[in-house]
Amino acid sequence: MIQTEHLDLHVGARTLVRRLDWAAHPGQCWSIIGRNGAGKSTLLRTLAGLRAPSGGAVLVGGRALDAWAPEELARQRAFLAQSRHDAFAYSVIDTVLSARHPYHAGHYWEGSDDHQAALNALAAMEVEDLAARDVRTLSGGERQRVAIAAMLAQDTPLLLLDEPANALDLAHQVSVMGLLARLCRDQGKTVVMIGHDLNLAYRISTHALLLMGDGRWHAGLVADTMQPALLGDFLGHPIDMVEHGGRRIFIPFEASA
Ligand SMILES: Nc1ncnc2c1ncn2[C@@H]1O[C@H](COP(=O)(O)OP(=O)(O)OP(=O)(O)O)[C@@H](O)[C@H]1O
Repeated sequence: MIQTEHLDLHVGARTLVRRLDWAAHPGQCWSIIGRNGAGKSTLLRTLAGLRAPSGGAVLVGGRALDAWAPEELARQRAFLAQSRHDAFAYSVIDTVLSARHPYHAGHYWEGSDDHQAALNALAAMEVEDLAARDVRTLSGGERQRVAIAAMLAQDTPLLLLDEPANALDLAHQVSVMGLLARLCRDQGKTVVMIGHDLNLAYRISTHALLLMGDGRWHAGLVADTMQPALLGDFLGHPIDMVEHGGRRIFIPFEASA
C-alpha cells in the first residue's frame, strides 16, 4: 500500500532518518515509536505527501507520491494531524462532510450517500449527538473524535494518524484503538500511526517502526521489535516487560526515591 525507497529526512544539519526502506501492506497496523523530536511527525507528514523527502522516494500503490493528482491521492490516504486550529464556525457535520470532497470532483457533493457516510462515521466515534455543534465549542477529546470521524468518512485504504489517542479519555483510547485494529483486520485497511503508549501500541499493532532520531531505524513485527532492550535503546530509558494473560505490559524503570 505504501513504501519508502532509500528515504532520507533532514532538518537543518540533522539527519532524522537515513535510507529507510520500508513497506506497509493491506491489513497491517504500524506504530511509529521514538522519543520526542526523533522525527515521527516529520516522517508521517512525508508519507502523507505534505513534506518533500530530503532523498529517496515514497510510493503509494506502487506510484511515486508526486505522480498522484491531489484528489486521487485523497481517495487513497487520509491524514490525522497532531493538532488543528479551527478558525471558522463550521458545524461538526459539515466538517465531516468536507472529507467526502475527493469523491465529487467539480460536482455538488452533499448527496444523501455522503450524509449517511458522515453520520455513520460520527456514530462510530460516538459523537453523533454533536452533529449540529460549532466545532470551536468542542472539548479537546470531542474535537479529536470528530477529526477521526472525518478520516473514517474519507474512506481511504490508507490511514496515517499522528497521536490518535491524544486528548482521549481511557475508554475512548481503548475503543478508538480497537476500531483502528478492526479496520486493518476486517477491512484490509493499512494504518500507520504515532503513539507514546507502548501498551496500547502493542495491543493493536501488527508491526512497529522505531526511530532513533539520528538516522537509525528498526522495523518489523511487534513481537520482534517491541522488546524491552530494543525499546529502551530507542526511547533512551530502560524498560521492563511482564507477560500477563497473553499480553505484554511495558513498565519504565524508575530510580528509587
Ligand atoms: N522546520 C523545522 N526547522 C527546524 N527544526 C525542525 C523543523 N521541523 C522539525 N524540526 C525538528 O525536527 C525534529 C523532529 O521533529 P518531529 O516533530 O518530527 O518529532 P517527533 O518525533 O514527532 O516528536 P514528538 O514526540 O515531540 O511529537 C525536532 O527536533 C524538531 O524540533
